[in-house]
Amino acid sequence: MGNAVATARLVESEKAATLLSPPRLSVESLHTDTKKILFVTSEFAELVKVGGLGDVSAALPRALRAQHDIRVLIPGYRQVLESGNVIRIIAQLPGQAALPPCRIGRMDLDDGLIIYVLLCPELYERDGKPYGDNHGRDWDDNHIRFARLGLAAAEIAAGCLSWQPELVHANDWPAALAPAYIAWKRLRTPSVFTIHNLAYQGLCDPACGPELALPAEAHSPDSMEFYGKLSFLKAGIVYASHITTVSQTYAREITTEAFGCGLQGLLKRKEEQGQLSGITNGIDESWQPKTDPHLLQGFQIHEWELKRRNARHVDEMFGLQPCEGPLFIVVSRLVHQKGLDMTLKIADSIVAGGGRLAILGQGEPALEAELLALAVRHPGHIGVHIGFNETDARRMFAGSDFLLMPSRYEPCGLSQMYAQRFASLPIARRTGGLADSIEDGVTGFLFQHGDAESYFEAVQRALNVFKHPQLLNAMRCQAMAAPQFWAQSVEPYDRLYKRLLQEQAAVRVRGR
Ligand SMILES: Nc1ncnc2c1ncn2[C@@H]1O[C@H](COP(=O)(O)OP(=O)(O)O[C@H]2O[C@H](CO)[C@@H](O)[C@H](O)[C@H]2O)[C@@H](O)[C@H]1O
Repeated sequence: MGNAVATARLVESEKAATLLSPPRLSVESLHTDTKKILFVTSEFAELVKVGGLGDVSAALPRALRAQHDIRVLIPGYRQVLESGNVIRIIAQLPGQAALPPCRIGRMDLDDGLIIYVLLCPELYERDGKPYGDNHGRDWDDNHIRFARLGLAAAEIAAGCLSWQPELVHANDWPAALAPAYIAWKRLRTPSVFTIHNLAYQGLCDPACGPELALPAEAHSPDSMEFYGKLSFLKAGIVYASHITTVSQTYAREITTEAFGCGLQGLLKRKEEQGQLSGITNGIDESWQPKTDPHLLQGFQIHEWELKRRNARHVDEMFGLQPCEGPLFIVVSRLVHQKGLDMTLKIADSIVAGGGRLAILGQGEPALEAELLALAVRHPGHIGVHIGFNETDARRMFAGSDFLLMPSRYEPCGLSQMYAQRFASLPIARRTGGLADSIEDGVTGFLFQHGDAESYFEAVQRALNVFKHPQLLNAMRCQAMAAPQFWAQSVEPYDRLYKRLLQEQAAVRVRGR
């Protein structure tokens, strides 16, 4: 394995570092109520992205920078090190149990956002993806890799850098041990734990406990024990000061057996204690159909002929026969959650109804194979690309009439909002954030039941609307205006951070 550190332009000397990244005006000096927040994540869109967590991690801290001194902590995967940004080493952390010693590098992005990169070559510098190899197999040592991330966050909270956060915001199971290590170190730093997807839990064998330097209490059902395993996700829920998830409907759903993945009892208690809430994701400012540089043809509201040029491009990309019928798309991780099996069931009827279908995604090999076989059965009408490509995804949102998103559950969902913004109407299951972000018959189409009949009934309604251009265009106008940008949706996070910090200050005063 080559050492990517060389290409990362790591800088150890403070003097050189200052020359490379001149000191910036501190936000603190500009804003009196500014808090120091450490945002811990395993993805960051422009550096490394698997799905929606990457989008949120790149956009939410940037939106919050208007109010706070917020910095991001991310593992030093090869993709991060090879991003071409200068990384300046600012701290060394000792090893603990099987968690190796590591270094923390500071990376200043062009817009001034500060990223702390956790440098530990034996854990993170590999060919492959953040959670597994290029063949879809999870890394065997993920428990060590992400416990190391959580422990580093706690060490930063304890003051190992000259910058010490007042609050730690951890995301999903890979960062979920941050609140736990903070608690076990008896630190008072409050923490927020955001669940982007409850189904990914980060389970490991209890025998791994000593490797992760867990205290004995970790093995108790009141801590991270979960049906004979240790659950990183449960640790985040148990030890964080507050839990958020990414839509209000999903926040309610996860307290029920149908959506709670076995954690519904604990989550219900947290809800009753006022420690669980839903904050709907926004989208970032780059989602502008007129100016998006990825598009071959920008367009705005009412410029439907210009939008159609993007459709022609999608036809070409996917080898579809251009026709007057509607263009349906799927842009998705190909996993059980996303209900692709239902799309497979209704695809023949979409083609019979005069539609064509372009699918971009990657994920479970069996689903990939079934989709490729579907395309072979419908040459010129259905095209499938297996892979991940941001530019193609944006061009598909711009060119399509309808996005198919029959998710079994959906914590928030971003693709439906991106589609709306680019005047493509989502057809989605009434669940989670899809229910919150789509108004049925106004900004998209919703169906209630998780079966192909209910789904196809919504597709038929869409086909009917497509036959009435005035109605279609009216819906497009409503949809384009529907999604909230992050700047409009950060306020609940801001309020939550301040409330938790006030509560912690009050406890301190009482404790004196
Ligand atoms: N093959 C491909 N090529 C290019 N782009 C692709 C792609 N496959 C997916 N994408 C993109 O990846 C992102 C997917 O985000 P979603 O929020 O829709 O789902 P995801 O399940 O990954 O996120 C989880 O976290 C987010 C963030 O909180 C929640 O919204 C969501 O409900 C939850 O499941 C979108 O930006 C989409 O366009």
